[in-house]
Amino acid sequence: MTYFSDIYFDYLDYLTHSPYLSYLPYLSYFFVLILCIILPSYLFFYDKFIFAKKNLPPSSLKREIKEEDDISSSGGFVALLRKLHAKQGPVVLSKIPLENTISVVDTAIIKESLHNGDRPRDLFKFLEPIFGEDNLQVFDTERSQRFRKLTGSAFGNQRIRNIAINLVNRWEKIFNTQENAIIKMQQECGEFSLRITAYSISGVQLQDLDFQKFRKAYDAILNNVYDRQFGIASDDKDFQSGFDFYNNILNKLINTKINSGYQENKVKDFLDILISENNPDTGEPFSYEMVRVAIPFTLFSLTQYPDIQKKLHEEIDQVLEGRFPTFEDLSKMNYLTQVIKESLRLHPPGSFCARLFKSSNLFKSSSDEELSITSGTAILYPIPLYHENPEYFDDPLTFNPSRFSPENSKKIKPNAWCPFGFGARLCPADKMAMMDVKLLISLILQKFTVELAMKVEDVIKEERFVNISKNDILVKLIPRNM
Ligand code: HEM
Repeated sequence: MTYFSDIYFDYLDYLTHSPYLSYLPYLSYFFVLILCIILPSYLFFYDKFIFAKKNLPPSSLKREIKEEDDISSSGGFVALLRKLHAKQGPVVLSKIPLENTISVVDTAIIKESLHNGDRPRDLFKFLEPIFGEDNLQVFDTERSQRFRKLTGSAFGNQRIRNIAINLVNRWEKIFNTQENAIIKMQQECGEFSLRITAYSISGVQLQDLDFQKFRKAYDAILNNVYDRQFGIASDDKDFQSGFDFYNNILNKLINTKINSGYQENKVKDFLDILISENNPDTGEPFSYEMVRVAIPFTLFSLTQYPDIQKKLHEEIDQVLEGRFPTFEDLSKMNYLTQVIKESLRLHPPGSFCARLFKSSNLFKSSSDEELSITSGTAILYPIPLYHENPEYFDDPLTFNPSRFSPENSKKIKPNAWCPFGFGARLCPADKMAMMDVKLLISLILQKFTVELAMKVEDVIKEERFVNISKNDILVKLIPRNM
């Protein structure tokens, strides 16, 4: 019988007698050592301990971005992350959009991130053409905290009630006089949220604004720069004219404000603070997009669940007794709060939050594994994937407002519901935004029953800077005979 060792030693003998290759036996010993001992034990221990420690499935570390993982063909960046998380679990190593990025769907990691207020500057580069390099999005933790303290008072409940009442009165006239009238809800709510945002951040009413033109300019610039960052083809022919128009509006707001006289001791609004800080460019004028999206999707959900709409009608009628809502009334509408929270869960306007980790960290995941973060890592937290996760919400794709009833909401894991982000950079206007949405929805439902005026299949979400409905949301407002 021939043994491997015999062949091996014959081979060694041959090598040692070769005048040129006499050094090779030592090398060959070395190879044998690697092949037979070091490599198997390395693979064994690496799989068992090193990967487990990082909580990353081995395939994700080794994965290359393939063509089918392309953002455009997936239907957007979060759509691509959805695909990757489905394959790879709670942690996805992604080279996009930045080299050192991971995407995480795990509330334990959000908990570890609560105090971190740093955002990856490169991820928000697309905003630079509009807001300059030094904008609020990329302020570091310390600076953003200082800024938030200053602006905190500006995000109170402003006098937006009249803007909402005027809008609903206008719709009432339309539906009383025109048969087959239809409202493009996204477009109309865009106007509403632009007006209230401009008013609440600056106290200025934009009476003479050409809204259609503003929208076009807005879409051309923000979506364009966002799409380009994520490699989605975008037409930039309207970019410059849109940009000029947009800046014009912003300057008009600022000038109106300055001309109306800055008063040192009056309660300051957002723009007062920006102006007194001498840096008006750092604002967040696009935040209106969020409200614009939240209201139509809530109405859309109500058109699909008539029982829920009925229950809401009852609550609104009972609280309002026929008068227009005040902010005190709104705070009594608990079922409405549940409906809006559920709508923000299923249709969050924002796509993801992001934090930059400037130093190395070892985090504990929900499954008690360790996730090691090297300094300079950006973590993305894709909001819709938290909301769709069956570990956080039973039967996640069903619209069920009672998840947020006082007793059920105790069962929801902290931060699993995160439409306004979390921690140090939580949306500073979260309470005000909830009130704005409640105000308009309660005014609409006080007067109307809402019906969808398009095919459900045509309500298609599109990930742009915020998640909009591609074909708007067309609704019919049927006056309630009270
Ligand atoms: C339904 C409505 C809204 C939603 C869903 C929403 C959501 C968000 C989200 C997800 C963030 C990022 C949070 C994070 O990184 O953790 C954010 C930040 C912010 N939002 Fe909102 N928002 C809404 C309305 C508004 C409104 C009406 C305003 C102002 C008038 C506003 C002002 C801001 C500002 C200034 C920031 C940046 C805060 C910072 O970077 O420190 N938001 N919002």
